[in-house]
Amino acid sequence: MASPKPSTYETEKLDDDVPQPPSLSPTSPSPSLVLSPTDILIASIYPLTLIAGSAFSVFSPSPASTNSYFSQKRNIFNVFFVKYGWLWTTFVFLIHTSRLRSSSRPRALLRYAVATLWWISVTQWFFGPPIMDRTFLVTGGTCQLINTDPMLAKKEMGTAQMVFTSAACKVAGGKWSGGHDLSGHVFLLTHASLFLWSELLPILSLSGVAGWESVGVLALLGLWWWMLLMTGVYFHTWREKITGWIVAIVQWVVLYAWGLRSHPTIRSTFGAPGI
Ligand SMILES: CCCCCCCCCCCCCCCC(=O)SCCNC(=O)CCNC(=O)[C@H](O)C(C)(C)COP(=O)(O)OP(=O)(O)OC[C@H]1O[C@@H](n2cnc3c(N)ncnc32)[C@H](O)[C@@H]1OP(=O)(O)O
Repeated sequence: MASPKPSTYETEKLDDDVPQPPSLSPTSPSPSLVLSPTDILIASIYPLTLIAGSAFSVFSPSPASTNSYFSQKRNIFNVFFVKYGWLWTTFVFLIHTSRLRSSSRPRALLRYAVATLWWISVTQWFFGPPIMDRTFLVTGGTCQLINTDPMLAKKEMGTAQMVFTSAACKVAGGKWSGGHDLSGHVFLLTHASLFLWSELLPILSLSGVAGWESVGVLALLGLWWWMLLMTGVYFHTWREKITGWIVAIVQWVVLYAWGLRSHPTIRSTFGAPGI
């Protein structure tokens, strides 16, 4: 019996015969990457956005970084949203999860935990400095003291020499320079977006934009896309954007594009996104 479509605003629990999207068919384990046209579409949004932003900053007639609100680091969208980007991603994901069948929620949270652990590893902590700071340090980066007061500089020099993270360097009043500073914004905005799309698309394909839970996720995806475009226009070198994007797609490729499609053990452990 075909399962009923969830009504627009009720969080009906569908029964177990909800059809899995064809790409998740349980009987075709294969070692290769299994990319559906939808995968290719969502995955290409973000590099194309960065290319468009970078092209605009190179070819635009007006000096881009002078008069736009979004070229300011202190703009509210950056300070209040992106700088707390994983919190907002967590928030809309938990709202999305609330409408899933109770049997689907634990594995949805497990997939979220994996995505969170990748975000933590890259930007917050990885057995010490996070991956993005480790990359910076191994490519010759240091925390440069910019203070000229000899007494204060001497005191901070000791601090600065012990400073191995960009956050601590900022607190110590130093300048984080000299290494390859992969874009944390490109990483977070792309990683969070691919995670949210992967969790939401199976539901959109089954029942459309049903419910305000989907609207919340789509609204955040829209903001993330716009802020990524602004990062592409106003911030970072193209190398920093590329490496930020490469690090951002790792978890999506390993879990969603490969593991859940091609590895039965991974799929049985983490489940398939959907109702
Ligand atoms: C069975 C069930 C199990 C269940 C298991 C459950 C779960 C088990 C797991 C545990 C669960 C934990 C629960 C987590 C719940 C939270 O998430 S709580 C913690 C929330 N924290 C966050 O969300 C923090 C997110 N922020 C970040 O990660 C970092 O700030 C970011 C976003 C990566 C940014 O790093 P960054 O170095 O500033 O970025 P970067 O691109 O290098 O920027 C360079 C400069 O350009 C500026 N810039 C770049 N782009 C832009 C732009 N577009 N506009 C303006 N300025 C820009 C930046 O602002 C920056 O300037 P400064 O601000 O440094 O002066």
